[in-house]
Amino acid sequence: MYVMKTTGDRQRLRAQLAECRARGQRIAFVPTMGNLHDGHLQLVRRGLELADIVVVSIFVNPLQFGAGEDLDAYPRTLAADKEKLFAEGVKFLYTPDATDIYPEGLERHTQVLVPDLSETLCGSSRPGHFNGVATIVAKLFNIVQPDVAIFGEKDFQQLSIVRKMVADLCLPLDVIGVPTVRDRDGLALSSRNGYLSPTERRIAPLLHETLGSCRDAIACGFDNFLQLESHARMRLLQAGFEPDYFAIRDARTLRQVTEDTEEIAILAAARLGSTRLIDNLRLSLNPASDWGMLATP
Ligand SMILES: Nc1ncnc2c1ncn2[C@@H]1O[C@H](COP(=O)(O)OP(=O)(O)OP(=O)(O)O)[C@@H](O)[C@H]1O
Ligand SMILES: CC(C)(CO)[C@@H](O)C(=O)[O-]
Ligand code: BAL
Repeated sequence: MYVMKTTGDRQRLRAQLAECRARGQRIAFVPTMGNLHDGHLQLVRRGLELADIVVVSIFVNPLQFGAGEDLDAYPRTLAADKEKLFAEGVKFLYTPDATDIYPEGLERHTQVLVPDLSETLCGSSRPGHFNGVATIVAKLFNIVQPDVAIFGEKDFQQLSIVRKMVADLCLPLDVIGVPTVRDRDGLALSSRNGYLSPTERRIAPLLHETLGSCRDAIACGFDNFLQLESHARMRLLQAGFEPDYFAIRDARTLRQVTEDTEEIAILAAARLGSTRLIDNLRLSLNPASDWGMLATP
């Protein structure tokens, strides 16, 4: 019978993965913070298409949480997560704790900093967040040494930062993005959706709807982006959100759109009660026309 090997011991994990590598098996890696939903499982399924074995990590990384954020409240559901991963055919689950990863504490640990991309959007609302993400992702990459790592496009800025870090540091792996998995009403699946009250849950899909209206307007040729952004923020405010940002950006640089932009990303983060939701949509610009219509989910 197949067993999913679960360990928090990195030496042990490395030894087991070395055996797989020696057998010529290709390794895909899916880093997570647990409380798994179908979005995470979609990353696992993509990993199984691209490699022989999938390694998942579950670690709620304290270094990427700011003071007063939800580190303590973050849902930890290891038993249910293990069942879901086993059912998908995951072979290895890595579950370190904070002392395994940061034995001398957070302050004394080396950090990885991806400039520019880390400072905008969620980086402005959550200072230091992406240094924490880049540091843990780099460390997990070194522990697992995967051939391919899979990330969700829901966290589009995070995916861009990981790609940049991998390119800049010449890390020997491919980074693959998976389209956002949504509920039937459009709300992007997220562990934090569990914080929403029933009333907030009814309002929450408006974030995706507002991104969609903005994308439709751009696809129809409306190019006053400042007006679109401010209209979207107003719509969210009126519905009870507190927007951190609603921004139309170049999908490659996450800076303002220019005439060289090939793909637009529309990104938003907004609080609904105590829950911070993020989402984004993209639009490829078809060079044959002024504004193309190639939308992503
Ligand atoms: N709805 C989704 N569709 C596709 N990928 C997703 C989705 N939600 C999360 N992911 C991806 O899963 C990986 C792990 O994310 P994480 O464990 O933080 O889950 P989360 O649901 O995004 O939680 P959070 O509420 O903290 O944002 C990331 O690469 C993230 O982009
Ligand atoms: C990539 C990650 C697992 C690093 O802690 C986290 O930021 C997440 O779950 O998106
Ligand atoms: N998926 C994003 C992780 C975080 O918000 O810390």
